Parts: sequence; C-alpha cells; structure tokens
Amino acid sequence: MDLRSSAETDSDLSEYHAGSVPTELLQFRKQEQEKLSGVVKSVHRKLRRKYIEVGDFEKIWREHCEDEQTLSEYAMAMKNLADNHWANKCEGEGRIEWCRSVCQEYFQDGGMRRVLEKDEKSIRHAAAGNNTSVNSIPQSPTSSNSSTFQLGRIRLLDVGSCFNPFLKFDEFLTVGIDIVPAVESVYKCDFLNLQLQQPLQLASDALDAFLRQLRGPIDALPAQLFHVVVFSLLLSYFPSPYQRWLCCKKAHELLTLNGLLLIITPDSSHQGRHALMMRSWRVAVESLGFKRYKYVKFSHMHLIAFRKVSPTTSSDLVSRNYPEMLYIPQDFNTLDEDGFADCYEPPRSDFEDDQVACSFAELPDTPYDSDSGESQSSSAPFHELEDPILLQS
Ligand SMILES: C[S@@+](CC[C@H](N)C(=O)[O-])C[C@H]1O[C@@H](n2cnc3c(N)ncnc32)[C@H](O)[C@@H]1O
Repeated sequence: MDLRSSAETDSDLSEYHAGSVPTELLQFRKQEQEKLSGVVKSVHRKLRRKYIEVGDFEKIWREHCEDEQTLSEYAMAMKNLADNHWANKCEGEGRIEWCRSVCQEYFQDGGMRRVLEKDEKSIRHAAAGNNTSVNSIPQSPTSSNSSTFQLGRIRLLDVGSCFNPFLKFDEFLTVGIDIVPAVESVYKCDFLNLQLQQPLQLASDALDAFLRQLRGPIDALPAQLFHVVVFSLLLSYFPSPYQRWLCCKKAHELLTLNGLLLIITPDSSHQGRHALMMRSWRVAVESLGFKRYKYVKFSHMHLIAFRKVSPTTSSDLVSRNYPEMLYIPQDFNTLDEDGFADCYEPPRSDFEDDQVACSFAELPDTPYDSDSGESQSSSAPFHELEDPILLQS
C-alpha cells in the first residue's frame, strides 16, 4: 500500500512560495497528517486494549507480529509522516538531531572524558571523607585510563528504526532494526525476542566489518557491540512496563561500557506534569547499571541520555519492583463502552510518595546539569517540531 501516492509530496509543494500555500492545500495536508497519525495511534491503542482484556502479553505480541497487514500499514504511515509531513518542517532539528548532537558532544567533543574525570573525583572525594587511602581505591571501570576513548565510527543500534533516520550521518555505523522495516536498509528483528550472544573479542575495525556484513532477519547479536542504542518513540509502543524494562536491560547488555542509551518518549503535557514519572524512569533505568547524562523536555516528548557506568546490573531488581517504574500515563487508561476513557493519574505508591520531593529535581526548567557539567534545557537550540497529533496518542 503506497500512502504516499495520495499525499502531496515536498517537491509538489516546492512550487509554492512560503506564505502563499493555498488554504485548501494546507487543509488537505492537515487531514492527511491526521489520517496517518490515526493509523499509528490506533495500533498503539489496539495493543493496549488487548493487553487490558487478555493480559497475556506474549500471546498478544505473537498475534500482533503475525498481523502483516496492520504492521505494514503502520510502517507506511510512519514513513509517510517522516517523509512528507515532518521532514520539511524539521530542517535538521528534532529528536534525531538531538540524538546526533548528544553523541557528538559525548564521543567527539570530550563529554565522556569530562564525566569520567568527574566520577573519579567523586570517588576520591568520598574516599577522603571515609579516611580511605587513595591507593586502596579499586580502579573504577570509569577511571581515566578508559577515558582516552579512541573512536572510529560510532556503532549505533536504532531499535524500532522504521525508516532508518540515522543512516545519512557519516559518523555513525548504523544498524536499524524493526519488526516491520519501512525501508530496505532496516533489518527485520523483534528486539523483545532478540537473543544475546557472548561478546566478540575483536578489534574495533573487525567489529565494524561484522556489522557491515549483517543481514536481516536478525535473531541474535553479540553483547557489548554498540556505543549507542536508540529507543526513539519505541517504549510507548508496548502496553506493559515489563516489556519496556526488558528492552532497557537488553540495551545495557548490547552496549560497551560508557556507551549511551538514548530514550525518547512522547508526552505533550507541560514538563512538570510528569516529573514523578520521569523520576521513576530514572530510578528504574539507573538500577540496570546506567547513570543519567542528559535530560531535555521538548513540547511533545522527553529526551533522555543514559550512559552505561557498570558492566553489571544491580542484584535485587525484581523485589524493588523496578520494571513497574517504567510506566506511562496511557497504562492507566480505563476501558469504557466506546473504547478508552480519559487518562487518570495512577495512585501513588509509598515509594513514589517518598520520591515526590526529589522529583522536582527532575525538571529541566532551569539550565540543568544531570551529570555532564553542562547545562541543557528546553531552551536548547532544538525545537520539537514533530507531529503533535501522533505524539498525543
Ligand atoms: C512510533 S515508531 C518510531 C519510529 C522511529 N524510531 C521514529 O522515531 O520516528 C515505533 C517503531 O517501533 C517498532 N517496534 C515496535 N516493537 C518493536 C520490537 N519489539 N522490535 C523492533 N521494533 C519494534 C515499530 O514497528 C515502529 O516502527
């Protein structure tokens, strides 16, 4: 199905001068965009509805992955939105550009070296407070001997890549995977069921060669292969926090030490409204062996960068209920006769009550330094210019 044929393309529109696009055409494009966003949103809703009704996510997911028609309609709608409705507006800005800039700053402009030095300083400071001899401090995996990070191309795994937005950037050796690729360069792979293998003990150029010869479908990948894992609008696709948790755990295993996990998740509300949820996400993801590096709120999404600071995850994950902490407001929708009623906020647990005060620190309102020693807030030179209709799903 080629939805593009029913829409005006950018080149069709280029005949018009800015400000002189006829109202009917604008109206038509808006309707087209709403239609495409509707296709995407209805898939998310259907999954959530089934999860509430049936409960067995594995069964629902199996059936979902077998529903080729729905999946290909979804993939075409996403690609069409990206090609014809977002691309001309974004002009180098938006979520993909944010990911790119964080990677450049971290890997190429000394960001990683700075945080590693800061980590080491904190360890020494803490040791001095405890009267521990500096010489007896075990070398941390983040100590400065690993900060001289010689990097060729940044190996980037884009999960739920759809239309492979990172492929065009030369600094990345990109592997895009998706349950339904919208373009040929993305490999078919269900990340939830991806098997992890032993890490390859190879030099960097051999690892690059390994990635270049990959072909889909991908069922397994070696651990510790990537410098960056991207979840752009992926986690909210899943109706259960546990699936989001599994994805983050897999990302941890696939990343090299000091690698970055970039999470972008939709939320059109004011940045303070879901501060508690963001706090909860931070606790959950950090428990896996990450530390938050950057956090920005654009008008329709949260953008968070975590760096992998520990080769292992903490031992007591399930009893602290970390998976449940990766909730989104849509998880608490209730079903009514016509479908879904409005969202309500989940009741607070004791743990969340304890965290309320801390949550205000999550706001990126003021120039915010999460870890890097640099500020970044929603006033950063990026404008979120994506599809509010889709992102409000
Ligand atoms: C909302 S789209 C986001 C596309 C793109 N990343 C972006 O930011 O525009 C979510 C994508 O995740 C894909 N996806 C969902 N579950 C997945 C899974 N288990 N493994 C791989 N891809 C998945 C969907 O097929 C879809 O293309």
